[in-house]
Amino acid sequence: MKIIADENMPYVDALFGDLGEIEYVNGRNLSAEQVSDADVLLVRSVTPVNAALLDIAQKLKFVGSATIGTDHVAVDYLASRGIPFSNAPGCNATAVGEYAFIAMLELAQRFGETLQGKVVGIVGAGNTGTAAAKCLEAYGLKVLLCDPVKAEQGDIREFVSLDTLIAQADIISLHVPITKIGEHKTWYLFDEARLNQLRPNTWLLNCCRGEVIDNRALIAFKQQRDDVKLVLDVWEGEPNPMAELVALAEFATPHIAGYSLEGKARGTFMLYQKLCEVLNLEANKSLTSLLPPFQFSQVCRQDELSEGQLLTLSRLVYDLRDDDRKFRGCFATATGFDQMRKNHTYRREYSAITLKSETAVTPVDHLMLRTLGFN
Ligand SMILES: NC(=O)C1=CN([C@@H]2O[C@H](COP(=O)(O)OP(=O)(O)OC[C@H]3O[C@@H](n4cnc5c(N)ncnc54)[C@H](O)[C@@H]3O)[C@@H](O)[C@H]2O)C=CC1
Ligand SMILES: O=C(O)C(=O)[C@H](O)COP(=O)(O)O
Repeated sequence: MKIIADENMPYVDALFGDLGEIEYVNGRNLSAEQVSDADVLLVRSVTPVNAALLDIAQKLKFVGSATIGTDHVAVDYLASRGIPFSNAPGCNATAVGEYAFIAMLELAQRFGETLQGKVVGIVGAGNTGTAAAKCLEAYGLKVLLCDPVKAEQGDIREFVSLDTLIAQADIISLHVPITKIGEHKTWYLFDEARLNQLRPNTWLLNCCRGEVIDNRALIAFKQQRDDVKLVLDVWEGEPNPMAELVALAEFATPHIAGYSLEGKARGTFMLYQKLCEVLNLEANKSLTSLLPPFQFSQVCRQDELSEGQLLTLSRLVYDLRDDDRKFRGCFATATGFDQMRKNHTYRREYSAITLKSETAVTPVDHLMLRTLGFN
């Protein structure tokens, strides 16, 4: 069996090695010729999977995308050919939620503020939005959720309209899929008019898809509104973000909000499980055995935890400043954006750290850290 896999997908050898011969490819430039004799195709978000890529791949038995988003995949086309497809819903939700929370802690420290007392609006209350809300609520912040789709589906959580969210939130974090049609389409959800609604001093974070914000409008807006602070992980026109916008963001990264080792491993593992199901094989590998030990696997403190100390702890699993610095140094070169993504292999999730219970922090902090995801 021939398995074609994106070279940026970790743990493919460990999980798929027994199932067939693996060939690694650059997902962004994948050609129809390269997949013509594939039995299995494993992609990430940068590969458009459509008729042009797959019409001549007549042996294909399975396509998997180790991502949450499916906007790069023509799922109707795959269904019309009877090719089983799976993405990996929720695989990197914790990573995105923690990225957003840690970015907010970083902003607070940079501007000499505290997150305590701030109201955070989450747009899109699915896997990643809920993961972000979990961190924020664990830290005691008030969270407003806007998700008209979930509201219509009968989700029992309390939702507000986008106008209310913008009017009340100090911080807004975007967690929607990119959709171009329908009543709730998200393409340019934040256009010039919507941006002009932002309250003074709003912090706006985008770690879903670049085109949810009109990037040109955002540049023009931000040039007039320095009070608004931006954290941008995703960009219109990836892998070539607009340089003016990078310069205007407080923290800028190359679409890696979901790039924890745990999130990446989960994504590949979910595809492994799905392929085994399709091939009617027993999935006998385990996810936990894939992850390397973490250098700071235990922490103990006895005092009350300040916000600055929480940020210091958070930086053990993810120091956003490093990625921001690297990104600014490389994004403008032809391959800088993708190279940084390819080499991004070091970030962990809070769960990689175990709290030493016998010397625990105060009970309140212990509960907060546990709810944040610490072990
Ligand atoms: N930066 C990164 O590395 C990553 C980015 N993503 C992106 O984030 C997106 C969201 O991921 P998940 O939360 O896991 O997806 P999800 O499907 O679990 O949740 C998305 C939510 O957005 C809601 N929604 C749709 N249209 C909306 C609108 N107009 N207003 C408000 N809510 C709306 C949906 O009802 C759904 O609940 C993915 O589709 C993907 O594009 C996902 C993972 C990593
Ligand atoms: O899961 C998604 O959706 C994402 O946006 C991915 O985390 C992006 O990573 P790649 O698939 O492009 O490596």
